[in-house]
Amino acid sequence: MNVDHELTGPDGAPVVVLSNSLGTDLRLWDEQVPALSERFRVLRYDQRGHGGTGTEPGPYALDQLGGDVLELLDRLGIEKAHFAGVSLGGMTGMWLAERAPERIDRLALICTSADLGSTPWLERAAKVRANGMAAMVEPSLPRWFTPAAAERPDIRAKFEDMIVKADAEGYAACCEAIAGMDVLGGLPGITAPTLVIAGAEDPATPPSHAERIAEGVRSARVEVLSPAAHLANAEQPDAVNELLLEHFGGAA
Ligand SMILES: O=C(O)CC1=CCC(=O)O1
Repeated sequence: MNVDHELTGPDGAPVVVLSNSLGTDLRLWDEQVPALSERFRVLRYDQRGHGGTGTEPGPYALDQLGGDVLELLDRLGIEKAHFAGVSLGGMTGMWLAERAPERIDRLALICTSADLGSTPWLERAAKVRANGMAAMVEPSLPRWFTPAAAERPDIRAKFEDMIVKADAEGYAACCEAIAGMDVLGGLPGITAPTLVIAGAEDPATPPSHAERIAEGVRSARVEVLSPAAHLANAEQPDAVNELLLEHFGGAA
């Protein structure tokens, strides 16, 4: 898979990988890159089927989403990196920290879950294959942002554009990866120091899902931000940047 990506920040600095959620792309991290790239080499990329990364017919599994990251790290000659992921990106991060612990230094899991069930995701996959991405705009924005943020024209325009630019088959196949994910049992095996961030108003992965991850991962700590829904890093960029810099060791 030819994974679309962007590298920012000083050559030779520790690397932070940023992984996007379902229906978004690497622009999800626009508010993090300036702050993180002062101290880190920031590698943000598009999950398969999203942004500029191509699509293979689904279903996908986390093995493929995690495998894409390992292949990208190999291609770029990066042995080990910090990793932050939002939602599907966080699921990818848990898979990597469980299956390739030697490649992941510190882990940040934002608005994610280790178990979201399967039926709703298989239904969503069928719906998007039938109706296309434009039909995903109106249901997605109220999950992603609290009402005040969802009304901001800049937020609306940018995230609507990400949704419609995602590939319907790629999005559906990623829904199937969520339906089939199997990371819950492996959480006790994660040794990377782990920060779990939740949005207090997140209807998709509420704070109880962050607590469940923290019960499994020995070294985890949870921070709950408010007001913030599912895309807490876009709604509360300053708070998330401060937490990430502190966690990855780049705080001033
Ligand atoms: O339903 C949504 O759009 C929220 C979500 C679940 C997994 C993910 O990456 O985003």
